[in-house]
Amino acid sequence: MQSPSQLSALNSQALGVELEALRDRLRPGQQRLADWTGGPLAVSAVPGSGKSTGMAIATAILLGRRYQNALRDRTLPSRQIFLVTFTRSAAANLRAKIRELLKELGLPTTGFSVYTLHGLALNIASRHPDLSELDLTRLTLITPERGNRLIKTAVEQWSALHPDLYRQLLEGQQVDAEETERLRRRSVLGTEILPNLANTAIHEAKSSGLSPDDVRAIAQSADFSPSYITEDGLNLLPNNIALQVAAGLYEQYETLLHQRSFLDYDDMILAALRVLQNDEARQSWQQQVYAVFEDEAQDSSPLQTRLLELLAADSHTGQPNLVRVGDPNQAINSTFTPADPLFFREFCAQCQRQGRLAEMDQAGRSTQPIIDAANFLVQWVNNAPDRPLAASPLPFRLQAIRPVPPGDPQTDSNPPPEGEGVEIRFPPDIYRSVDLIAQRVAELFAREPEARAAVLVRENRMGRFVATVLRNPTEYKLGADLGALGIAVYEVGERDRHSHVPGEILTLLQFCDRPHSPDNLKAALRVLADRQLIPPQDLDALSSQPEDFLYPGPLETPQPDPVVQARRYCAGLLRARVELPQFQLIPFLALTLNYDQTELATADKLAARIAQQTASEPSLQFTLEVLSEIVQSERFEPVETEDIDTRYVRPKQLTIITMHKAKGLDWDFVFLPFLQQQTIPGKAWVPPAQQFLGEFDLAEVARAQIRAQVHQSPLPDIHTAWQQAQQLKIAEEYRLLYVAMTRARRLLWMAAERQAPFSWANPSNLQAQQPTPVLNALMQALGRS
Ligand SMILES: Nc1ncnc2c1ncn2[C@@H]1O[C@H](COP(=O)(O)OP(=O)(O)OP(=O)(O)O)[C@@H](O)[C@H]1O
Repeated sequence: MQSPSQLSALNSQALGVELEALRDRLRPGQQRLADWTGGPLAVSAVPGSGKSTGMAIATAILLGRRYQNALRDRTLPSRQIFLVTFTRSAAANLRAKIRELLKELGLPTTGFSVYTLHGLALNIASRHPDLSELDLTRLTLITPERGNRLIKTAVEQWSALHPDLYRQLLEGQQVDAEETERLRRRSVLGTEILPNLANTAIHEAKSSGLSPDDVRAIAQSADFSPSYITEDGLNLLPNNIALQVAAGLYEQYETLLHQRSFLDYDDMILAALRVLQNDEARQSWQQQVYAVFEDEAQDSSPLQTRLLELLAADSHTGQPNLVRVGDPNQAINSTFTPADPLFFREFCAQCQRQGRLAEMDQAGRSTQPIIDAANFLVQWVNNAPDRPLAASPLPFRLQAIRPVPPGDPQTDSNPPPEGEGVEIRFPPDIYRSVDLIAQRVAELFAREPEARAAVLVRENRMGRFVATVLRNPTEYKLGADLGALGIAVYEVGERDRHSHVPGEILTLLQFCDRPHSPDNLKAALRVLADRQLIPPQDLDALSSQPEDFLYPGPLETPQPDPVVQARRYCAGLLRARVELPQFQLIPFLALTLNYDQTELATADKLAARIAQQTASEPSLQFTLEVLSEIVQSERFEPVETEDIDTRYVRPKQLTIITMHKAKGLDWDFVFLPFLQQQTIPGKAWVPPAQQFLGEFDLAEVARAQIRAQVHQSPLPDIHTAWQQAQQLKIAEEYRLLYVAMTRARRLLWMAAERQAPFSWANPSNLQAQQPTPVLNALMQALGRS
């Protein structure tokens, strides 16, 4: 903090008046934050209730009060408020807000630090390299690309080291598979099942503080039935197979990580925890901390929470000075990260018992009909009669959103609705649905050019479809041409896709270099299928015997049409490799991949850079080396700045964005097309190529079993674990819909098309589909039929 002379310039009384005025600007739940004086506090907040705003104002008030005390006591407070949030952009926003408030109060902009969780961990770990064993001059943070390669190597090494377990997996449920089938299974195991298992189980275990030995101990301790063959000749795998394999893969992964001097994100947290286990270091950190405020607390893993609890613990009482703010109903990361909303809910329940739970349930964002629809969703999903596992936790915390009272400081709070506020449509198909959106958007912007609007979709491929149709109004016979009306169509996924260009080109070049490698062939086919250039099909069947696929003999059964299409593409690539000069290869691949204008520009830039770097030795081999280096050195995450967020909410722009990315943002008009039952809640299914193991996904089984251990519940057998995984997915899909619905301020437009694609890899292949069941229920509740 600052010097006593600076302090004396402040007038304590005047400051007190200003702080009171600032407190009056807060809603009741936010005031509980500002009134915090010590100990744990849980704040369970609804969407739009002002979590970040509340946290910023509360921090400024707390700092202000400490200055008042400092003026009175003539002692300078040295401890800081640590604020921890999830993303770098959220941290930047929060820091800016607090600084601005402190300046308004005439206070120095110090006394607090804003971190992301990993930033904080890195800070702690790197200040004590001896304790954390984190030597940043030697270690590098692993990139996703390198991580994938490491997992692949771990899988290969594990398969060679554990022939018995590998054989057991290969045999699956049916021991006597033919040679072709065994080859196909090898391909699926090596490229899908085991890498998925490794990725999921390692992350889940590591962020729960479990080592490979711990995972092995869980596998061995369980009273699990061994593998046996049924009377029908079915081989039933032992219930601990997923954990046994996961423990081995995890061990291999850790060895490789250390050998190559890499560290992953979990290592940073573990390193910081090692520091805080040392009494002296821990006390020294604790003495710097006045309080820890955590935002988005529903997204923290157990290890991250442990770090914050230790840091926030009062060195005398051991009580954590920890304020955790979150919305359990907006937990949308639990199916692909170890974050588990249950932990935060448990924290809320614990705090409630001690009278230390604040509810921020008033929100000014949306118009009343939208609030009603969101509240209806929460009630309906929790009471849905078809929850397969009645004992599993409820998907939502029963917390209703309430509008703010009159006189709330937010300007334009709970605005009047546009039309009825909630519009529900059942268009005949997805093309007609986009047409309806185009017409409604044109009409809305004609009246209100300054408004903000967005289409929120479940996956990027849907967003791409919407953008393509909107940008070609004549071809798709749309009733409105947004471009001609000066309305920008901004597809967010498009920007992210450009970072895929080097990776895709590398994959195709690796195939050109060694086309007979099943892995290279499969990876190239996956790129072609993802870009919808070849029909979706069983890629393992094609890639397990590359020669048969690439050069079918005249006496063999003719290949089916989708296979022929895939083969033609591959043959074209191989011909290009022989016939084209080296420098034309990348532009050719870019055209083959049907890149759009911006992607082509990225590919051209890439080609120019590679040509320059390989000028002395223009061979394919050297090109591959240079390109691999470019791909591997990519940044882990693009640095998201405030600027990016504001690009998503520009006036007179229709933003097309995934529901996940839309979290934290809002628009006046929000369109949610493609609400089919198949997607929301959807059904976790096992791809046919993986069914030789049984009707379950090995990675999800391992995750559910590790979760059970962490929550100290009985370990589920394979089938119960798989059911639990499905339950988790259903709950999360509905929470995602809740996040999407609560982004809307004045109009929430939802549609379930009667004809929609079975797979968005091929949007033109329409079939009859059911709407998500909650939509029908909502129609009834609204008295519309
Ligand atoms: N006390 C307040 N006074 C004035 N405006 C407020 C107040 N609290 C919140 N707001 C306004 O409400 C809106 C929502 O706030 P914020 O983005 O902090 O909500 P949130 O709870 O983080 O939302 P979500 O969880 O849905 O992302 C913002 O525009 C913010 O300025």
